[in-house]
Amino acid sequence: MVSKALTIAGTDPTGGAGIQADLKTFQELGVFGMSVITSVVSQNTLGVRSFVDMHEEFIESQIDAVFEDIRPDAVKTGMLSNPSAIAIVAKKLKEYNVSQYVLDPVMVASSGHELISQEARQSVKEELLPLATLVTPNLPEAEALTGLTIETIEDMKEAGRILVEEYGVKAALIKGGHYKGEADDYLYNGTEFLKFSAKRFDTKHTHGSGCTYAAAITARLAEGDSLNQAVEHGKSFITSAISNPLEIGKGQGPTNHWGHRLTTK
Ligand SMILES: Nc1ncnc2c1ncn2[C@@H]1O[C@H](COP(=O)(O)OP(=O)(O)O)[C@@H](O)[C@H]1O
Ligand SMILES: Cc1ncc(COP(=O)(O)O)c(N)n1
Repeated sequence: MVSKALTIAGTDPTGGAGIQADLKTFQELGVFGMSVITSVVSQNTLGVRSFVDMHEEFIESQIDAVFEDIRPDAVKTGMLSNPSAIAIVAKKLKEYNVSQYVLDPVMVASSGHELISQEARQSVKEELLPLATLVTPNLPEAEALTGLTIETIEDMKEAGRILVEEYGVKAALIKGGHYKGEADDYLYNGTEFLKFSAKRFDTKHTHGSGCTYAAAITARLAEGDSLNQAVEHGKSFITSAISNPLEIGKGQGPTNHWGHRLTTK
């Protein structure tokens, strides 16, 4: 029986980030992908132009349409721009007893454009963190969620600890893409810190890297991996996607969702 994964997120018409990146990643990892759209975003590799949020009732209707027909084995959320979208997603995750849930707390696109309102940041903390199996903030997102200023590896670990022990998420993966030095990420699972390392590649092709990474972890959780295994697989997928650039787009290009085929050949 094929495993199924659902992404609840915003769109990217150029296919590098958001829903499109998530579905490509699910497909590459052999998992049946499903999607609920929260916001339609006009963006490309040069930046975000504007976006239109789906009404909360329509987000609810899409989630019901999925769950009343095909139950996903794991769920990922990405762009949720406002408190009402967050509230309806939280309500539905509880109603459908979702136990494998990866929360990518998308806040600002790599181009610098805000994808979430200030009020919604508080809702992410209060309503979504307690439901999630894993939260995957980059450094600015970890700072926004915890109030810390993150300058050292110890600060990254402290952010993970706060997210788990004070805000109630089961595990936190603090991503080091925005850190100096190597691209090392730190997972705190409530008992130990695990480091997932990669060499930093000198590339501008990282548009959608956070989405792709979280989607790969979600796909592996849907397949029955433990959390540690899922993150290990996800890290290897995103590293291959960054290290085999496609050289498309006039700005910060997309990661390569076929990259793992080249790396594992
Ligand atoms: N230049 C790079 N070389 C290798 N890995 C990278 C690079 N930039 C980001 N990564 C990795 O890609 C993943 C996404 O990271 P990050 O950039 O922090 O997230 P986001 O896309 O949400 O801002 C992380 O595993 C990070 O370590
Ligand atoms: C719809 C949507 N969701 C998320 C991102 C963030 O992308 P990145 O992973 O590059 O920060 C994006 N640009 N668009």
